[in-house]
Amino acid sequence: MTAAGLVPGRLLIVTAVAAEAEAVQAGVNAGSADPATVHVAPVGVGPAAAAAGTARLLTLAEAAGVPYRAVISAGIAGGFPGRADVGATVLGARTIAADLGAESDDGFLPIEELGFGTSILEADPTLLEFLTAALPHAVIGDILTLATVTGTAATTAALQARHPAAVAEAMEGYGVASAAASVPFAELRTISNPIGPRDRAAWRLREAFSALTEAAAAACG
Ligand SMILES: O=C(O)c1cccc(C(=O)CC[C@H]2O[C@@H](n3cnc4c(=O)[nH]cnc43)[C@H](O)[C@@H]2O)c1
Repeated sequence: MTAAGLVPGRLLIVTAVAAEAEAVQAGVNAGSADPATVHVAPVGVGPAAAAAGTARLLTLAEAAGVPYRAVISAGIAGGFPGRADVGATVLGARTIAADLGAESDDGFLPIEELGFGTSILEADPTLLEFLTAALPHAVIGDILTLATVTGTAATTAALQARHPAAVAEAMEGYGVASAAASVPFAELRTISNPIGPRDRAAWRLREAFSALTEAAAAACG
């Protein structure tokens, strides 16, 4: 059984940038699933581009009479130190919009407390169960979505305190999940850098892209 075979019909895997899409596509091609049942597409960096791009692809497919049956937000991510190391693969039990809310003298208020909906979107249980079985070494936990890459120790500590089950942060998951509200959704990431004080030289892109290819091959094999 493959992720594409789990859900009859086509599987959509969206990434932020072309390099991530190429890494995922290489894994799909190496897996035993029919590559025609999996569509990999880069839709842009950040939650807004991710939501708009995913919604467009879902709508076009539905209008053409070939709707996608599931959507995976995939790509590289920052890992919380001690929770997900560089090179690790992570699966999101929940995708959380960690900066969607308001600041106050009492701290950050998520949109739940403002009465505007939810900042927490759960992965589809069946899709998550399948991916967990296909990727037995993956770290499972919450994945935060932020429009701004965390770059200080103070923000890292605040996010860790507010989200004790968070293992990673990226910039698109919540946007993809919002667009895929009526379709099974999951988030799959590989860790390129530790979350913390900004050190671009410490990003291990090659390692993360290679882990992404391996994860895609396992999910589609
Ligand atoms: O060099 C930079 O400062 C920089 C800023 C924003 C994006 C990038 C990318 O390389 C975009 C790729 C993609 O990577 C995800 N990502 C990776 N690490 C993190 C992180 O620590 N925090 C948040 N997102 C991260 C993200 O989903 C980007 O779309 C480079």
